[in-house]
Amino acid sequence: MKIGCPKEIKPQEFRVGMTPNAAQEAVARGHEVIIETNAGMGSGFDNDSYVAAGARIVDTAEEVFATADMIVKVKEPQAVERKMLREGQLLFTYLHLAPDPDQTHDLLASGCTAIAYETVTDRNGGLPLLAPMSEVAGRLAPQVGSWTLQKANGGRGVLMGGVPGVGPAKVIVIGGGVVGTHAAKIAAGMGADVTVLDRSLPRLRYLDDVFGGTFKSQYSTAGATAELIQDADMVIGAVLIPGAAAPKLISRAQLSTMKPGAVLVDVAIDQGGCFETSKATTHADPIYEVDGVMHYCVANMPGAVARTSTIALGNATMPFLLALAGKGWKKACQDDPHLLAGLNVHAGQLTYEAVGTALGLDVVSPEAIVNA
Ligand SMILES: NC(=O)C1=CN([C@@H]2O[C@H](COP(=O)(O)OP(=O)(O)OC[C@H]3O[C@@H](n4cnc5c(N)ncnc54)[C@H](O)[C@@H]3O)[C@@H](O)[C@H]2O)C=CC1
Ligand SMILES: CC(=O)C(=O)O
Ligand SMILES: [Mg+2]
Repeated sequence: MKIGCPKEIKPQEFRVGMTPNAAQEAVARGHEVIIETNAGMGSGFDNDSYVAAGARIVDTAEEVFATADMIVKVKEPQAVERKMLREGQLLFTYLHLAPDPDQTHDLLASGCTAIAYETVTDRNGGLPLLAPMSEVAGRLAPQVGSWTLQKANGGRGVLMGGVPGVGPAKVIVIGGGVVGTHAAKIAAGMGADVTVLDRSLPRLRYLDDVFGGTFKSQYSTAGATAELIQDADMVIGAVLIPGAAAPKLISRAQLSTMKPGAVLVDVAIDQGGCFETSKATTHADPIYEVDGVMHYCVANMPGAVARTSTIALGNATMPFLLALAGKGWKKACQDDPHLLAGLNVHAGQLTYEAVGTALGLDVVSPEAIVNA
């Protein structure tokens, strides 16, 4: 198969879809790998490292899209990239379609087959291609949140760990999955007083067993959230209903109950955000204020630590990428229901239920498509 990897073009996105190691594994299995020039530079991989792996460097994204049977990326295709997708072409990347009708429409119109990293599953009920970036974004959240808390950035001027004689910052993490657990660990490590909310009791039991002495856990209800945010210096939004638009858990009216200069970090922004006042921002201009409360809502947080993120993502995507290239998408999805769970779009049809629900579009079952 011809596997193509363009340079990411989302603002300040320095990750790349394939590492030289992934390219080498694909080439060793007889595939042709085509990399856009300088695609890996932001992650510290120069053209020579791809050439040494057996890949071919081309000058433009147009050449990559025109040549490849499968496009491997990191971020959802931008409008100009969507125009280059064609019928029968396979796209393997993050999509986050539920909050993005324009992208959904363009992917359907292109006739391509699109497998979304964020809805591929594993046998433990996890999301193995979301998890590495959730680990990164979770660990970054208290770091960017504490920067936002600084007075010069609009925050309350509270130090995470406090100092002897002055108490620590109060951090609320809503959602105790991968992002939430990593965020809570780091915030607690910085010395903050941390409470994690989740609505899954098994998850709360796990968190209490493993981290009981490090941070507190509480069952997530509207009432508990309303009470806790009044006293919070920082609230980290880390909920997910896979594939679906994020539920709104803090309303605009509730901002007036919070402390002036408190910080909301909405990691769930890539699924539309879990605070009513969240709107996606970029690394170039990451924060804004609403009713005295600071918001950080960058939808591609891991791009800030591109080298770590590219390698972590590549470790997770590589086996799936090799299966898709080796067997073709249909056989690979027939053989692996967890990969099939990633199928969001095929030949003008939407194949992911939660996206159809969010956007009011008809959905065809992925099983019907692979078994046709
Ligand atoms: N902004 C960015 O750069 C990045 C964003 N993300 C996003 O972060 C979000 C979280 O991802 P993961 O932690 O991997 O998901 P996960 O599935 O591991 O965890 C989500 C947790 O939210 C909980 N939850 C659902 N509804 C809830 C509610 N109403 N109250 C409290 N908890 C609730 C679930 O029980 C689950 O434990 C996703 O939207 C993901 O796409 C992930 C990586 C990077
Ligand atoms: C998960 C995701 O969208 C990201 O890493 O940018
Ligand atoms: Mg994202």
